[in-house]
Amino acid sequence: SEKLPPGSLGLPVIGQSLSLLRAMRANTAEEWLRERIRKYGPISKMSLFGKPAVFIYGQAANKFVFQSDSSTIVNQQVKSIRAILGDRCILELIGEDHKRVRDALVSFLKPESLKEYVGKMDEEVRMHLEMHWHGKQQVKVLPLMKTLTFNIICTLLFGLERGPRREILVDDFQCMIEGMWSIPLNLPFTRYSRSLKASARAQKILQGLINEKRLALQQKKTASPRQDLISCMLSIYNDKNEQVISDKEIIHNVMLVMVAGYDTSSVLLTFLVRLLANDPAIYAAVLQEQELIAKSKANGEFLTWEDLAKMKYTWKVAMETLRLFPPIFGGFRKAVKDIEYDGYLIPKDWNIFWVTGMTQMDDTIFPEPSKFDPTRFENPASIPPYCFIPFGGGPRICPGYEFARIETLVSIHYLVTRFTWKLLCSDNFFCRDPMPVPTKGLPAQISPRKLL
Ligand code: HEM
Repeated sequence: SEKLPPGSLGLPVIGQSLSLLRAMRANTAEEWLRERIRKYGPISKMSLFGKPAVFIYGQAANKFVFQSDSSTIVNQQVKSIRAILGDRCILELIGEDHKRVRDALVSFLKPESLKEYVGKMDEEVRMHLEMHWHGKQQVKVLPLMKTLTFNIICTLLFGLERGPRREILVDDFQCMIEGMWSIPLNLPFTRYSRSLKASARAQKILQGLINEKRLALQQKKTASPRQDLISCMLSIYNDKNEQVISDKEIIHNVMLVMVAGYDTSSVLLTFLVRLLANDPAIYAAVLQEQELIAKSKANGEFLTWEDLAKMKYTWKVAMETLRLFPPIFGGFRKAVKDIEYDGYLIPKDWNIFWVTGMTQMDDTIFPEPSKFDPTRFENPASIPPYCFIPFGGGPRICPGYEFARIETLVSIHYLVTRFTWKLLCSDNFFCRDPMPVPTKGLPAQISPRKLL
């Protein structure tokens, strides 16, 4: 115990969870962690969400988290996430199981496959703007971006038609997300218990959807097994003609993909809208790039993969937004054996806690870290490895990167070329819950605009 990192485990079950969650809601969580670093040094122990954890940070720590193999540490989420998303979701899987499920997800999410879906994404974005932006004078950006990314995922990944099932699912997913970072006390009226109930309802709907898709595939009523992620996973068979991804795995991973893909991208889009309203020079440069592309298109013509390749400046702006406001605050791994790290012992079964913003806001890595400067991404090789980590790193790096890139670029294209906006909030505050949420969901006054 002498070699355990400094720090205290706090009260049983609760530990430092409430204190961290409070800091996240006040948007002072990075400061909360820096205070710990000042007090205990770069490695310290605490107890979060019912389990002892060791907090580590810095480039070497990130490399250790993202590159260690499963004989040292494994990806294991805190109890609340595991209970809500299910034990067969990719975040819980290791070794061959992780590879099998990841390969199935990547077979759909890889750029070569997604290229075909740019037009479909374009259609969804335009439909969204037609329904929720055109004819309006005021909008609340965050809830609308959530509606947009939810619908994109439902259409493209799940092949789930608009209607009552989507409506039920959107509420259930939101409720699930709210309980993911919570103290796992399954008592009536706790966030955790509400999330568990929402997860059970969502799983039932998803099983129904899988059954429908399996039938459609058997009756050859599906245009292509690659038409959506669920049909794609149902169509993977091994040499013995057995389904490679079980129904339970499909359900748990569909829930994970929804949670991983819907809130993250909507946060990125919301912060981009906020930035473009606050920074006229960056707005002008993004608009110039997007107008040039818009003018090259015939009326109603969809954007293409080649158009997205021309949106280089816009994507740098998005990367800088992810550096300053990473949607994912951090995550957990579990030590599978006693580990000696930096002179300290991380005991077997303890969690390891990593945080995205710590290196992204380190002034030795990103000079003047609070300054918004997309030119930092002009030469990606100049950014040291494992320091810019909004999508994680190593074998578990986010497989939805390309999907997020396409939906962000397509959405920003139509937003800047078709609207102008002015923010209606009096401050630039946001809380973390656990995703960043700007004050009042970022209300904005909008006006239609024509191509110049
Ligand atoms: C701006 C958008 C996004 C951000 C910032 C983001 C961030 C991340 C991060 C940080 C991780 C790694 C977590 C860890 O190592 O513990 C991750 C994993 C993952 N993300 Fe994303 N993500 C985004 C969009 C998406 C989208 C759109 C999808 C799906 C369509 C997706 C699917 C996944 C999956 C399946 C994993 C787990 C990978 C594995 O464990 O092998 N993400 N994401």
